[in-house]
Amino acid sequence: MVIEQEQAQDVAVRDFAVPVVDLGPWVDVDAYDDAARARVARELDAACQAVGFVQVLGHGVPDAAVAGLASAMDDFFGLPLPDKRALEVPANRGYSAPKSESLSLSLGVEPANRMNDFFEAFNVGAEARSYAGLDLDEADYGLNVWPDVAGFRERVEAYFAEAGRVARTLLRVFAAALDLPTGYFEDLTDHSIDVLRMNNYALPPGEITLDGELTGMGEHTDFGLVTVLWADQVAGLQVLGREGGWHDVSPVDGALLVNLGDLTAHLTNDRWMSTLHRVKPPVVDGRILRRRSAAYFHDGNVDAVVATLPSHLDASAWGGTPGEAYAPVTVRDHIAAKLAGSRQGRVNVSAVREAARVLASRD
Ligand SMILES: O=C(O)CCC(=O)C(=O)O
Ligand SMILES: [Fe+2]
Repeated sequence: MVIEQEQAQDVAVRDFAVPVVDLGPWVDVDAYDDAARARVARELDAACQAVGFVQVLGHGVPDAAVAGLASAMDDFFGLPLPDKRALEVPANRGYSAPKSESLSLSLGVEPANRMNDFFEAFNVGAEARSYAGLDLDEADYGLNVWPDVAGFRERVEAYFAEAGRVARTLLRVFAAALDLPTGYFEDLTDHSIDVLRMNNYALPPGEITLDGELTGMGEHTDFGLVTVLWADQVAGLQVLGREGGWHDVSPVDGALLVNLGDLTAHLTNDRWMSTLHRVKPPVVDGRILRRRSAAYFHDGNVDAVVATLPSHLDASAWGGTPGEAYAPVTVRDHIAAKLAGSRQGRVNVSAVREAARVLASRD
C-alpha cells in the first residue's frame, strides 16, 4: 500500500505541468468566434481547478513593453543601496530591501529559517486619483514614488497598462468559465487595487554563510483575484501541487504566468486554487544567480465584498464540506490582514486554510 502511494506520488511529480492557454480569442476578439472563446474558458477552468497556475500565450503584450520593463528594473536595481532606500515608504509602494518582507507570515506560519525572503522589490500601483470621479481614499491605495532614473516611469507605466489589460481580460474569461455573464466581475474591479511588484533576487557581493536552506521568497498565496506574473527563465519559482509536492516552474518562451489569488478561492469555495508558491534562488558556488520577476496583482475594489458565488456554496462536488463557504470579506480587510503579516511581521491568524497547506507541505 505504501509502495502504491509512493508510485502514485512519483507519477504526480512527473506529470505535473502548468497548462498553456492561448488567450488569443479573448484578446483579438474580431479574429475568432464565440466557440473559440468558449473553448478557452473551458481550458482555463480545467487549469484553475488542477493547478491554479497557467501560462498564457496570445496575451497581446508587445515584446517591447516586456523589454522596457526588464531594462527599467535593471536600471533601478543597479542603483546604490542608499539611493534605493531613499524610496522606502510605509504604504505598499516603493522600495523593499532584502529580508524586509516575510511572506510566509502573511499566512500565519513562522518562516522555516532566517534567510527567508532574499529579494528586493519595487512596487507601483493604481492610486485613488487614477479613478477620476470616485471619492476614494489615497490611504487605501497608496501613492507612487519614482526613482530619478531616465525613462523608468514611462517604461514601467507602459508595462503596467498592458498587464492590467491582461488581468481584466482574464476576469472576463473567468466569468465565462464560471457560467456567469462576461461582465460579471466588473462591479468588483472597476476601481481595483492593482499593484505591480518588481522583484530582484540577488545577494550582495561577497561570501555568504547559509543559515539553513536558502529561500528567495517564502511560500505564500497571492492576496487578490488574479496575478499576472512576468518572470525571466532563470529557475527558482516553485508551486505546490495538489498532491503536496513542490514543482519547478519556468515560463515557455513568450508566456506570462497567471495565478489565482485568495479572493478567487473565496469566490469559488476552493474549486479553483489559490496556489502556494515560493522562490528558491539557485546558489552556485555560494552565489545566487540573479533572477527577476514582476507580479501584477489585480486585487479588486477596496470596498467590494467578496463572497462565495451562489453556484459554489456546496463544496462537496470537489471534495469540500457541503454548505461550507468562506465568510464574506471586503477587499480592504482581506488585503490589510495579509499585508500586516508580510510587511509588519504580524502573524495572520485568519489565513487558516492556506496555513494548513503550508504546514502539510513541510512534513
Ligand atoms: O518571483 C516569482 O516568480 C514569484 C513572485 C511572487 O510570487 C510574488 O511577487 O508574489
Ligand atoms: Fe506570489
